This record gives sequence, structure tokens and C-alpha cells, in this order.
Amino acid sequence: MAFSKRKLVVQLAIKIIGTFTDLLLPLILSYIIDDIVPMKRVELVLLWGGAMIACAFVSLFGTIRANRLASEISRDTTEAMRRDLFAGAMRLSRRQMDRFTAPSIVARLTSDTYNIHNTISTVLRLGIRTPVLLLGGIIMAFILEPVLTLILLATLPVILALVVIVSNKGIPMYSKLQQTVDRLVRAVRESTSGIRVIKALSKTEHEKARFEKVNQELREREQRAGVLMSVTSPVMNIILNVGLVLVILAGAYRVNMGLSQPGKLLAFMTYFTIILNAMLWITRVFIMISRASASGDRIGEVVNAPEERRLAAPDHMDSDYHVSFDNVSFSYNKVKNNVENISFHLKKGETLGIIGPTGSGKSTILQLLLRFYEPDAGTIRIGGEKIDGIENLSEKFGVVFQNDVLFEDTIENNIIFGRSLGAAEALMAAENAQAGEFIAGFPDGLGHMLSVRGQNLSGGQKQRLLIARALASSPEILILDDAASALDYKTDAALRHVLKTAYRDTTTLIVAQRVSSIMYADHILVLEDGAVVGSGVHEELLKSCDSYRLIAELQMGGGRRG
Ligand SMILES: Nc1ncnc2c1ncn2[C@@H]1O[C@H](COP(=O)(O)OP(=O)(O)OP(=O)(O)O)[C@@H](O)[C@H]1O
Repeated sequence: MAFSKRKLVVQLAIKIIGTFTDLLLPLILSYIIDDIVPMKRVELVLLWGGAMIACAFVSLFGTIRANRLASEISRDTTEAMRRDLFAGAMRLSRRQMDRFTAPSIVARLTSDTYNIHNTISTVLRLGIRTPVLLLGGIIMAFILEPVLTLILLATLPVILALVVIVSNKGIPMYSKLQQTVDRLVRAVRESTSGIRVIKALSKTEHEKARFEKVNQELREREQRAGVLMSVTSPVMNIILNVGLVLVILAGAYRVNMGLSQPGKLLAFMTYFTIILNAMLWITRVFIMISRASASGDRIGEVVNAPEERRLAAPDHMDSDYHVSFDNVSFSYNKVKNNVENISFHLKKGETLGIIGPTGSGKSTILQLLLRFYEPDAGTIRIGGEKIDGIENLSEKFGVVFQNDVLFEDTIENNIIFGRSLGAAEALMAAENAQAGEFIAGFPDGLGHMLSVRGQNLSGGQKQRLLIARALASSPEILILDDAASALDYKTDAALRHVLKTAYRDTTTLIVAQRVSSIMYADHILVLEDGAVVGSGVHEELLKSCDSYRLIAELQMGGGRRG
């Protein structure tokens, strides 16, 4: 972790000095009562009283300074942890992301790092002071009253057992609690991202009930964990009070017998309270550590997730084709194939159209080409090279997915998207994506600010900007997954014309619901239930593929292209 070692050493030193001065106070008090007061010398009482005040100030200063350092250290550590976690999350493969789920990553980045932040700050504040108080207190108590210290030592095994039980039960409880936090975040995320449809279908009450269910579950889990943890304070208090009564009884007896002095007894009782309070704090710190260790495990799972998209040894085969799929099959859950035996071959600059009912595997083919998932069988090659051996594979693509996001930034930055491209390239891409006209309508043009997820744009305007983003780097391969669905027919046709002319060397894969978006493609695949049921150009498919003909007739009333 990236906190400064110097800060930690300074914090430790200040804390230890402050705590030692705290420990001196009862000893000085007993000295004043037993030795100075009988001398009846006021100036000595004042001197030692002044020493007590000085010790109290040193302790106060030490605590304030050390607490400030503690919060700085925990802040820096949490920041570093969030950074590592975010980097780890960005490194995850799609399969790993499916497994973790995005809401769980959000919960890990927020509530889990918050737990750890709190724990580090508490451990730094109490974790050093408390053991010093505990050990120092025992030593002082032993020096003052070895006999009475035996009462104290008798309580230790009870307290130790309590700490072990609480921390053993606490860790699994808090793991479950954090999982429920994941589900709560997921419920909020789904409801807020789907707010329009929820409102449109008057499903607000239903969503509230769904949220309430998870919220209640979280409450119950928190309550259960709270009950376990809250048992510790009363038990410790009972031990403290019973111990004090025993100390007073035994102490009074010893004073009466002339074996001890009242000042010593008073100081011993103060040490006894200090020691048991220190133990109480240690149990609290253990509880916090239980919670933080559950959170730490969850963060570790992401940060230490194995690299799944490792680069394989290059595997080249001479080929005339730019993009080729050979008998590719893949299943998400490894039970039933979601795409089966897919083969197609595209020359540089050719266009593939993929059409088929919803859930037929169209997007899956694109995700396999992008290597978001590894095929279970078959081979995918780009320029004859197997894709798992291609370094910087993603740089070859310009991609528009269904429901892609625009960010709260200028139009220009949304198109450039952190790449080393200039404003001229962004403008050219925008014009090619048929977005030039509406951008020119804004007084600040490309500098126009978008709101979160581009909510101040229409569906068609958003799609055009996303297409502009994909075109801006003049990609080798362009992937459009249902990217033109919100474009009117005229704009869709203009876009196709630009792709054929300005991007004639770009190999393009288009997934579409509309026959008109793919009918001019060099190859068309018709998918059904993960399998290719038709393959060819538009005219061929009208003759050879019943499903295709049916879609064409429904959408275009005949479907012959002119
Ligand atoms: N991440 C995933 N985990 C598990 N199953 C998935 C995942 N993504 C898709 N599937 C399943 O794989 C099948 C194919 O999905 P895919 O998204 O490729 O269909 P599609 O043809 O693109 O559909 P649409 O036109 O609705 O986008 C579907 O049955 C879907 O439920």
C-alpha cells in the first residue's frame, strides 16, 4: 500500500509517548497521596500536581496529532486501494465480469473500501495505544500490587475466549452482509437505469417493493451482526465491575492489615479500569477487523483475479481473407452452445450483415471476434493470424454496441475518447456518421457539453455520435451492433454510402434487425438459435432461405433491391 512509511513511524512514536504519559498519571497520584501528602509540604504537592497536568497535556497533544496522522494514512491507503481495485476491475475479462457483476464491483469500490478505511483509521488510533495501555497497565499494576494483579490475570482467559468467538462468527456474517449490499446496489442500478420503462409501465410500486425486500434483508443481516457484536460490551462491563468489587474487597483488607496504602489501591483501581477498557477496545478493533477482512477478501478477489486474456503464441496461416471464422462454437454457461459451428470469410473491405431473431447469437459472434470470450471450438483469424496471439487486438476495431454510453463531456471528447486524434478527425468522423448537421446546430458545435449518458440528445443523435466515435480512428474492422436502429431510412442509407466509399478498406460487420441495413452487404448470415440457417447475398437468400424471405416480406413488402 502506498502510505508513507515516515508518517507511520512518526504516528507510532507520538502515540507511544502520549500513551506512556497517560500511564504515569495514576502512579504520580499514588505517590502524592501516599508519600507527599503525609509530609504536609504544599510546594511538593503543587510540583507533582503540575507534573500530572504536564503529562495530561503531552497525552492530549499526542492524541490529537496522532489521530490526524491516522486519518491521513487511512485516506491515502484507501485511495491507493480504490485505484488498484479499479485497475483490477478494468483488467477483468467479460466472463470474469459476468461472474463478479458490475453492481458488486461498485459495492466493492464504495462500501468495502469504506469499511477498510474506517478500520485502518480505528486500528491506527486504538491499535497502538491500546496494547501499550494494556501491557504498560499490567506492568504498572504488577509493580504496585502483585497480589491484586492475580485477580486481573484471572479475567484474561474469559476475555480472550470472547474475542475468538466474536471474530470467528463475525467474518462469515460480514461476508454475507456485503453480498446483500451487492444486491441492494444491483436493485438500485437496475431501477435507476430502467427508470423510463418503469415509469412508462407504471411499475414504480413494483420496483419499490423489490427494493424494500433487499433493504429488509440487509437490515436483518445488519441486525444479526450487530447483536453478536453488541454482546461484547455488556460482558466486558460485567467482568470489569466484578473485578473492581473483588479488587476493592481484597485491597481494603490489605490496607487494613497494613500490607498496602490507600494511594496505591486508588492507583491500582485506575490501572485496572485502564486495562479492562483497553481489552474492550481490543475486542472492538477485532470486530472491525472481522468486517474489514471480509471486505478485504472481496477486494482481493478482484485485484488478484487471474489474467484470463493472456496472449497466446502467434499462429499464422497464409490466407486471402481478412476476417475468418471456421466452425466456431461457444457457450456462456458451458451447457448448451449459444452459437454453433459458425463459419464465414471476409476479404478486406467487405461487409458482413448478420440478421436473426432476438437471442439468436448475433452479438455473441461479435464478442467472440473482439475476444471478449474465448470460443470453445473453432478458430477465428484476422489477416491469417489467430486472434488470441494478436497483441493490441482492440486497436484494430471501431465498435458500436447496443446501449453504448456517452459521457458527461464535450461532443469532441466523446468522439476522440482519449485517443491521440485531433479535432479535424473528430469533425470528419462526425460528418461521415451523419452527425455533422445536428452538431452544427449547436452554437458551440463540437464543444457542446453532453449530460450524463448523453441524455440531452435524441436516440438517433446518440447513435450517430457513437458511430462517429467508432469511425474516428479509421479502424481496420468496424463493428456495428444494432447501431443504426434509431436512424431514419434516409440517414441509414447515407451512412451505408459513406462506409462503402470513405471507408472502403474497412471490413465491416453489421448486426441489424432491419433487412434494409444489411441487404447490400457482401455476405449475409441468417441466424436462428445460434446456428446459421442461411448464408449468401440478399437475392440468393430471398430464394434459398425461408426465414430471411419472411423477414424481408414483412419489413419491405417483397424485398427486391433496386
Ligand atoms: N453474458 C451472458 N451470459 C450468459 N448468457 C448470455 C450472455 N449474453 C448472451 N447470452 C445468451 O446467449 C444467447 C445469444 O445472445 P446474443 O446477445 O448473442 O443474441 P442476439 O442475437 O444478439 O440478440 P438481440 O438481437 O436481442 O441482441 C441468448 O440466449 C442470451 O440469453
